[in-house]
Amino acid sequence: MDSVETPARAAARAVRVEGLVKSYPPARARRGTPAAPAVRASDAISLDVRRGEIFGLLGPNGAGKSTLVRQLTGLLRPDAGTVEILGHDVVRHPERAARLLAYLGQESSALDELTVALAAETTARLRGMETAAARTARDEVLAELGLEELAGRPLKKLSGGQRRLACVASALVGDRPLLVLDEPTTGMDPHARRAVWAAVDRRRAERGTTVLLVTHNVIEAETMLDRVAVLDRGRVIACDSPGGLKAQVGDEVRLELVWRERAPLDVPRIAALAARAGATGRRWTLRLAPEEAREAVALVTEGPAFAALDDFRLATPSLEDVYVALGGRAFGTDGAEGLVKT
Ligand SMILES: Nc1ncnc2c1ncn2[C@@H]1O[C@H](COP(=O)(O)OP(=O)(O)OP(=O)(O)O)[C@@H](O)[C@H]1O
Repeated sequence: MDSVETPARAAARAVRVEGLVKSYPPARARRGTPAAPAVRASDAISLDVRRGEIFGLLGPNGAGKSTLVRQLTGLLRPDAGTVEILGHDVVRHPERAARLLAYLGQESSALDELTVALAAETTARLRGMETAAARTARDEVLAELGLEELAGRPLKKLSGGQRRLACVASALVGDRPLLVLDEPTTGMDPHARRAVWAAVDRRRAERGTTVLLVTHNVIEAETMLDRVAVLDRGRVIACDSPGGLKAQVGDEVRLELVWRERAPLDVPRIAALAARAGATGRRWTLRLAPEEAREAVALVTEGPAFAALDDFRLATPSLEDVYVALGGRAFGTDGAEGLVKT
């Protein structure tokens, strides 16, 4: 990372994280449960989020994504390191975070007793809006997310996806310059998900809102994110645009084969391919060099292999392939720091 700090660089930045460390203490053994060792959930994390950027945090379960965002929001105190939000030191002044950002965590229990409309209105009021303005903001966001019909229902009586959507509505009112959204679309149907992404994108386009997004959904991430940091075991193992990350996995292509009943393993070259395939039921996924992919396509589109084939698809690498490739490397001993680019 280039360490030369200039006023222009500082002004262009929404979030600065430098050398962030957070460990959870070991848990003592209780009867019937073994002791748990200490966990270093943030292990010297450094990253920048630029103003107006949609920045993603991607990583497997337990990678440290929520721990990181909770430190950014002032809810969790780091053991060491710097967190600046729009120029404010939120390690020293955690109370300032609430004025700078809207945070949608994984739990929503704080709003559960309220109706959808009151949750949005109350949040807008807590963020400093006058009553009339808060009501206008409430109505706008409920219309934007298609929540009008549910406006009078308490959150605790909604389905999981509906409740999540209502929580997104509350996160979006009150015009915070930074949105920190931890898995916002969990449990939502495609229609609701689209509404959320459109609303997020609109705020960025119209108001220059910066968005920090925790997600597992790499397909969604790929279309939404300007840059993404991949976390693993508390460390940033890669940080780049989706395109830049994809370029790092080289020119491999993905070949997906779906067999009618079972793969014709009696064909020796198919049996050889099986050794390189990830298999899920009747579906095989292969990552191959372009020349190998051409040969494999020729092989499966002739003779007995073709007779056994139901469908096939050839695709350039997706962010999901990158994720798998990086994850594989991250479990080795060498880490993947060489991939970090800011
Ligand atoms: N309150 C806690 N006490 C002890 N350990 C914790 C606590 N919260 C999280 N951890 C541990 O810290 C690590 C990081 O957890 P974290 O919740 O930040 O991961 P995550 O990337 O958000 O995971 P997920 O995708 O499952 O939400 C994990 O090993 C987890 O078990």
